[in-house]
Amino acid sequence: MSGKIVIATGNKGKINDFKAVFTDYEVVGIKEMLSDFEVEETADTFGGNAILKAEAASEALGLPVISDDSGLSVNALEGAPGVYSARYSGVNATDESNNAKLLEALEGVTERSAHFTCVIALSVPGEETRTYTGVLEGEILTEPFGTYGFGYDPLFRTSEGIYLGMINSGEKGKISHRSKALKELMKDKEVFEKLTSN
Ligand SMILES: O=c1[nH]c(=O)c2ncn([C@@H]3O[C@H](COP(=O)(O)OP(=O)(O)OP(=O)(O)O)[C@@H](O)[C@H]3O)c2[nH]1
Ligand SMILES: [Mg+2]
Repeated sequence: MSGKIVIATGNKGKINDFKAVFTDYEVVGIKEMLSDFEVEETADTFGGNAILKAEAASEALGLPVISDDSGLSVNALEGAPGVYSARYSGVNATDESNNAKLLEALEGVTERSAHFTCVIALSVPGEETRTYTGVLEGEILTEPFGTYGFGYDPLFRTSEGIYLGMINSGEKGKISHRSKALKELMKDKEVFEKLTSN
């Protein structure tokens, strides 16, 4: 292990995805350090919410932190659920209730193209926050396939024909919106070193 990466997320599925990409680092979710960490996601863009989460965490800890704001945009639904992906079926939404609502919204719809977006924000105390974006194109299936992943993964097939519910986090880490954003972050070598120097 060479350094620790702190991620301002409470989503265990995201943490698994990060671990699959950052195999050489110790990946730590913010709740392990601040058990009551909570940020209201009041922005209307992925980038805006990612910045809110990263800055709140790095301020609280006095350390460099990354965050992830992500979601699914369906063309036939004019980009919904988008930034509301986690809360699509209401305040007490679960992955299951969100998937059920999505299938219902697309009942009888044949044009099912969609994409995932992931914006990673990196906040270093005293510096301007930077963001990195990754997108994964595909379509929404008419029924769930597989049990891997989290969120809408079982309902998503990529444009290359890969079912996200049927691949493990290592395989997902080669192709996902999240890993694309992380690759952009790693290209920013100077700031990436600050993140991993804990
Ligand atoms: O099938 C999926 N595969 C993915 O790879 C993926 N990435 C995001 N999502 C969906 O979008 C929401 C993010 O919302 P979100 O960024 O606010 O995160 P969250 O509230 O779950 O955790 P936090 O990071 O805010 O603590 C998530 O809950 C999921 O519904 C995904 N679904
Ligand atoms: Mg959230």
